[in-house]
Amino acid sequence: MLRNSIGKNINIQLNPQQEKIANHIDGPALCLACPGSGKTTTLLIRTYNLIANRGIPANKILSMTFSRAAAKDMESRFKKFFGSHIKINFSTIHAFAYRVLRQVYSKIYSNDFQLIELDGKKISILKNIYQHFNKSFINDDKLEELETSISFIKNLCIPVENYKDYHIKIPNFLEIFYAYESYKKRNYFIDFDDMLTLTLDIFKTYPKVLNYYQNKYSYIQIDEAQDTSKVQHEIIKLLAKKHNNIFMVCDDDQSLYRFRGADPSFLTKECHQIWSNIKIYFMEQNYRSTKNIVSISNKCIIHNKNRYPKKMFTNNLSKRSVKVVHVNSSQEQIEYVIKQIKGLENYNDTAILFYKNISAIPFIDGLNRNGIKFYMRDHRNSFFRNFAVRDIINFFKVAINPSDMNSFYDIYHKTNAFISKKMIEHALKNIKKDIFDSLLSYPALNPKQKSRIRDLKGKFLILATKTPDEAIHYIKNAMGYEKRLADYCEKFGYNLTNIHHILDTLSYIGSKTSKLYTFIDRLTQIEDIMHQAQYNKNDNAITLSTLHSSKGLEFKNVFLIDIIEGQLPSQFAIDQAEEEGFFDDLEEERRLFYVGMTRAKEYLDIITFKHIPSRFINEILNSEYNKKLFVGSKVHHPLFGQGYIKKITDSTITIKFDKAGIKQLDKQIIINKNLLKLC
Ligand SMILES: Nc1ncnc2c1ncn2[C@@H]1O[C@H](COP(=O)(O)OP(=O)(O)OP(=O)(O)O)[C@@H](O)[C@H]1O
Repeated sequence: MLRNSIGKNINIQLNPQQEKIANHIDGPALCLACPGSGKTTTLLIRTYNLIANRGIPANKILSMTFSRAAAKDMESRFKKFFGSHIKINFSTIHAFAYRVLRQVYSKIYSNDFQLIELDGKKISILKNIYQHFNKSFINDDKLEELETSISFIKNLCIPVENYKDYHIKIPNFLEIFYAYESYKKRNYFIDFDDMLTLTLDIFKTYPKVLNYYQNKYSYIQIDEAQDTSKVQHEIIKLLAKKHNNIFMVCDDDQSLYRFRGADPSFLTKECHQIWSNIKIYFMEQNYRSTKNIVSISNKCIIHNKNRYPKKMFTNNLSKRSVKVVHVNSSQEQIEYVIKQIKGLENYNDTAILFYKNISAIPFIDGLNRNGIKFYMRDHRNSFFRNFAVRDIINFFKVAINPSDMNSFYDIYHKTNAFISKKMIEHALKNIKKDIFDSLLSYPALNPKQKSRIRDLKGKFLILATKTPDEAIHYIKNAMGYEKRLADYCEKFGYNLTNIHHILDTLSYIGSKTSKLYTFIDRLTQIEDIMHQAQYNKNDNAITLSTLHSSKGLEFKNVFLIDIIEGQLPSQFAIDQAEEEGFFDDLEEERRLFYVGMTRAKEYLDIITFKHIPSRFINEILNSEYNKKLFVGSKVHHPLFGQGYIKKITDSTITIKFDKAGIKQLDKQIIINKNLLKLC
């Protein structure tokens, strides 16, 4: 029995299904599994079984997964279970493709390749190409969208001409795509996606190369197969074709990279056509979580239509119910989490998980102020590079030092003083006591312009006397920043809601500092603390992680934060679903929520805000709750007909009606007169 042969090394008693899977030796196999069902554990035991009990040389087994972190995790778990003496090849599919290219590219193309991702080369090339075709600057958000769209097309092996069918809305996308591809080709550059497309091309065009790799690896194993894209799947198919020994582990409910071209339907819907005689195994028993967590997670995922039906169960006991905590503000959210954490003995077994990196910022501040150590794998955060953060710092710097022309130069057009470029250029050449005197020395000023500059000077003087959060409020309202912001976002394609979120986060940090200069220092400190946090793993530290990066991990205590309508699900996913009838993004974000919930072993706290709870919370709560009105609820009004709730505040309910458009209704009247009926 396999159980006996591995019993000495690993303290796990496989269940009969797991044992069957670990004993699967030859021929194709697909394990459709639920979270916490021991996918990775079973795959590792199978690997050991192949080597130790079936005499397969370790170097003949190629085990691949999607992310570098998952590959590392597999390797370290294998070593922990079976020792370091067996040298086994765990890698990402990208790393495998890179090895192939390193070996054969120069022989085929008579030149060596370079990675365009190095030194920011890819970004600067894409920016230039975008600017060339669109005659406008590309901001960070749009650049990310462009990169993702290119990646999506290449990973799904779609003819680029069909890009519009995939909701890609980058202007002149086709021209940009061709220009970028041609630049790389001319200069022997490749990017991460090319690693895959080139490897696939080489395997298709050069049978000798393919044959070499087919002989090199007679057993191929894929963990997290739900995240493989079409191009990756094509590579795997060719590689495994000769020996037909492909073993894949997949949970389509944990597929989180649709936006990069991952599509588990290649496996769940087409596996029988692709692999003849494929053996399908199910793993539905969850070993990780309490009954309460398993039950509430099931309530979430059944709302996805596009999935392979599975029913996760557990024999674990029930413990504390999953807590859904409704708070009024960020401040309350942080206070709640910190209070719970302070009662814990060991921090290593606790995680705070969130969708977007920005959610981490107030927590970094709060945890640090409370002396709670934390670990962060994603230590890069675009928050600090965002223009709104830089703007607020520049406003503060000018208030602190009215001669700071460099800082003023970046914000002069974002005030309500209507200062022109000519006036600024004049001021730069005619430095007086302060910026405003320099501006006032411009000869062609009319009385109105003079008065506006004097007024601005007065406002900066007032700004200097304010506390940081008051100052941010003052900049937004009295100094005209809020108004300019809307135009700026419109012109440069930034999402205004995201920028408001950034300003709210800055106000929160501001409320914890007393002077403008201490606020600037604190921001720098927070960034430093965040960078340092990558070295705190297992050092009695809480884990702060995005939901994406939490995949594969497990913790005794999990706090899911900012589970708010508009954030998870994002406004983008909501609009796609409600306005365009396109539910893929909403389903992907529901999977993200599900992955977050299923990371918890014993205690799961889901935190939301009273006035904007996520629809996902509505879905998991019991039917009592479902009778209440939530953002996203479908409703019927006697006058306006069918619609759905877009927003709820203390006094109003905003509803988008199918026929009557958007209406803002009085909440008390609606509720007291029982006017809305849930559909
Ligand atoms: N037969 C078993 N008996 C006891 N514990 C088990 C068994 N199988 C797996 N486990 C435990 O269940 C937990 C989840 O296992 P593992 O991480 O392999 O699951 P997974 O399916 O890869 O999870 P996920 O996809 O959610 O990341 C681990 O703590 C593992 O030790």
